[in-house]
Amino acid sequence: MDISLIGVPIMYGCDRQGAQYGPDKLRQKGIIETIKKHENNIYDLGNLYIPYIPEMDKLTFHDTIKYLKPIVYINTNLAHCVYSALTSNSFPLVIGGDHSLGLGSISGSSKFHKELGVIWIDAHGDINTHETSPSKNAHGMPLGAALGKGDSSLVNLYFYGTKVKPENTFIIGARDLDEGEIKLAKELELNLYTMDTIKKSGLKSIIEDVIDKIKNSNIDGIHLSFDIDVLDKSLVPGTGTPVKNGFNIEEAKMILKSLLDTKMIKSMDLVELNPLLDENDTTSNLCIELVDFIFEHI
Ligand SMILES: NC(=[NH2+])NCCC[C@H](N)C(=O)O
Ligand SMILES: [Mn+2]
Ligand SMILES: [Mn+2]
Repeated sequence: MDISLIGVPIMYGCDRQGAQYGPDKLRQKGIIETIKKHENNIYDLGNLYIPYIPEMDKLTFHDTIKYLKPIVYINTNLAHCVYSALTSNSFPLVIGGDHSLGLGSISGSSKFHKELGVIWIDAHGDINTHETSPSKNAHGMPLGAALGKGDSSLVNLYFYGTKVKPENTFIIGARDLDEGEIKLAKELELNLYTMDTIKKSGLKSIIEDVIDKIKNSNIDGIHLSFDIDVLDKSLVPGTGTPVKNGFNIEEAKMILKSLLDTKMIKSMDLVELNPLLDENDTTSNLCIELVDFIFEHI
């Protein structure tokens, strides 16, 4: 398989230093060699250009979303990179960087597929709008924007209108949702599998349910967005918004393998590694372990 590696060294969406070092850290840790090992052709497209904005200018007049302008600019570029890779029959692997990049990835893959599915594996929902967000950080908004909710410069990024239908959107592992997110998830009838539901029904039956729904839909391609904070707080010191009661590594691998086995996953993000917060490279090593597993099963 051909893989296009796209680095997005962005931290504007989380407003915290360190996430911008994620892509190069993963390269240092051997992400290229790890992917090659599984007989793939990898094209490292390098890192997207991130304009420098002084901290004091994170809000411009009338803005309520921090660093909105560079976020729109970067995500538009990313959308086109993802779209171009897909048109060349290459699998885009987007490495972050904070999760605001999810909007660019989804926009590019949405333009490519007739009916896109999105699987969002995350401790968070990331479906806030500028109105519901407690932090005004854009990494809490990408999936909401892709669903057509929020600021119009995010909603209409890359092309006008909604990028994914609610019935084709699956959130797995959420356990830290804001009030407005819970409300929106209900209103849109999203396929939301919180940690509570997963604990009650069992992970296996939840995954079966997701795959069933996908098989009975018109989805012709899926973007899988993996936020490493879906893993338990104790496993990922190197991430900005860790949450307890998360998945262990075996559970994460089980989810990934089942989803990859459908052969419907056509692009992926791996986000929210913050090397400055990491302890002895635990988190970056874990990312490499997951990448190794993913490309063994893809
Ligand atoms: N991609 C993430 N880690 N998102 C964390 C979002 C946290 C919180 N819900 C917010 O909107 O600010
Ligand atoms: Mn996230
Ligand atoms: Mn998260």
